[in-house]
Amino acid sequence: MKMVTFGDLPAVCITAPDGAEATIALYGAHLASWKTSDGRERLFMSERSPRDGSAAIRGGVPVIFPQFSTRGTGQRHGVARLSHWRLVDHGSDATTAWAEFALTQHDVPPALAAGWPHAFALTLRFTLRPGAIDMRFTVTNTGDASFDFAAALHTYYAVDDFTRTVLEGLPEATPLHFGPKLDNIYAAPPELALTHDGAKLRLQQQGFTEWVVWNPGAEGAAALNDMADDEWQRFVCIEPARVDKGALAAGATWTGDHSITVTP
Ligand SMILES: O=P(O)(O)OC[C@H]1O[C@H](O)[C@H](O)[C@@H](O)[C@@H]1O
Repeated sequence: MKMVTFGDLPAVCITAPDGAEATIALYGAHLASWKTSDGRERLFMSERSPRDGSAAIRGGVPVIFPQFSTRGTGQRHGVARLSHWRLVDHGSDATTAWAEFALTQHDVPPALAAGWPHAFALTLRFTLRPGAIDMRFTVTNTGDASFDFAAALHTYYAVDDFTRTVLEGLPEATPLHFGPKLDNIYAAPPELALTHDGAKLRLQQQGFTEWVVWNPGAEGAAALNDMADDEWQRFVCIEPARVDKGALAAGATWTGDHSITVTP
């Protein structure tokens, strides 16, 4: 593990024995880069993304909690991606390397915490395995009353040309070819296959309830000041999500797993 920077933000870089590398900014516990052992970057990062903690990072894997998008009266996509997490564990063994991050309500900027006044503990653990990355997201209710939350790992995949990108495994739309603007929510089959630019990835999830598939299209991207006008063609977002808020009892823990595996 080495400490690096992502723009102005402190970040953690872990390297697996096979040479694969992941860079995670403490701001948002945000996976900013995942390079497999062949040196190929697998995640998209906008060239205009904020990198100073003034706003959410655009690209990589934003962590969504406790609200999805505008589905509620709270902060859009929640407070986790706007808070500075703590590194609580890291290490490596013969084949893997990992880093784990934590966030509680005390780490959330007071103005944001006021909008969702509950006691919680989040962890997010990234594990690099040969040809794969695992993300384990846990939410624990550390208060004495139940609360409702939504969650997602809003993964931006880098593609050379999204019109040549195909997603297989969705119940209602198989295979899904990317074209104009897309913002769909699918009941989650546990596994999807993403094919682009000669690469095939297996996307798996457990504990979440949906896959959200998003690309803003040309007009949507033009309205985003943290994305260059042509960048919308170079990514697809495929997000394991718990879109609607569900209850978590006092003392209980929820776990959501997300794995991305390069397949031959
Ligand atoms: O611009 P953001 O707050 O990062 O949200 C980006 C996108 O996230 C999700 O994919 C939602 O389904 C979209 O409706 C939203 O536009």
